[in-house]
Amino acid sequence: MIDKKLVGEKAVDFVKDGMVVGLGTGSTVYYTIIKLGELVKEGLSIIGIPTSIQTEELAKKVGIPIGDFKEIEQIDVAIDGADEVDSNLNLIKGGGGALLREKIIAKAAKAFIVVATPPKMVEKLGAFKLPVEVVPFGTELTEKHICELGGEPLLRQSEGIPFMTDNGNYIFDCIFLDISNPKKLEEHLNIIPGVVENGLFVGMSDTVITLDRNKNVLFIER
Ligand SMILES: O=C[C@H](O)[C@H](O)[C@H](O)COP(=O)(O)O
Repeated sequence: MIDKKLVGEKAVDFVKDGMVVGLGTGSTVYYTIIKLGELVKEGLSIIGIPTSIQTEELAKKVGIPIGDFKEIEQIDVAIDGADEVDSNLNLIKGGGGALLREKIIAKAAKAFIVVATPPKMVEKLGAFKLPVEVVPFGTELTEKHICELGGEPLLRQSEGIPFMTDNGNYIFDCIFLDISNPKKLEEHLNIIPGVVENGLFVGMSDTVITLDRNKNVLFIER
């Protein structure tokens, strides 16, 4: 809790007056959004671009103005959490099911800042099950193709029914024993018909904010 607050709040250092800010989803970036809300009340002028309905509701609640894609020219910075960060700053994301919108926003942003507590920092990706967003049609067929890539997919459930993303899709949480080439796996998954997006974010992060052993904030640059 305290660790998430420390790294989450530090990310506001990357936000300057007048910026369009991609707002990630999850319990770490939550603290970034709360802090940004406080700064907005003190006069900071920003436009937020949320990556989920949950984040949009939070941002509105704390007073961050929400932008419309038609009205903005660019996203200056996107700030988001991660489920795993490897030594090359590649990520697994999507534990909260927001991976598709998160990847769209991160890709569009001039800078992508990741807030991650020390347990998320790993040598190699894969201990966390890789979320893969799929259309609800023909999931049994899509599942077979994921298995052919070496994955063990499990359809995410919520209260006894398939979990549905903000985009009306399902999620397979996939065990992959070997993610030695995340870029290749990301590409192979995304060419399966039925797969909308997967939670591998390869070569996208510019800076990861985490903590060292003494709980000092650490900035790791690409
Ligand atoms: O879909 C959810 C996102 O990818 C989150 O950024 C990720 O799951 C990390 O969330 P948290 O900060 O709550 O661990």
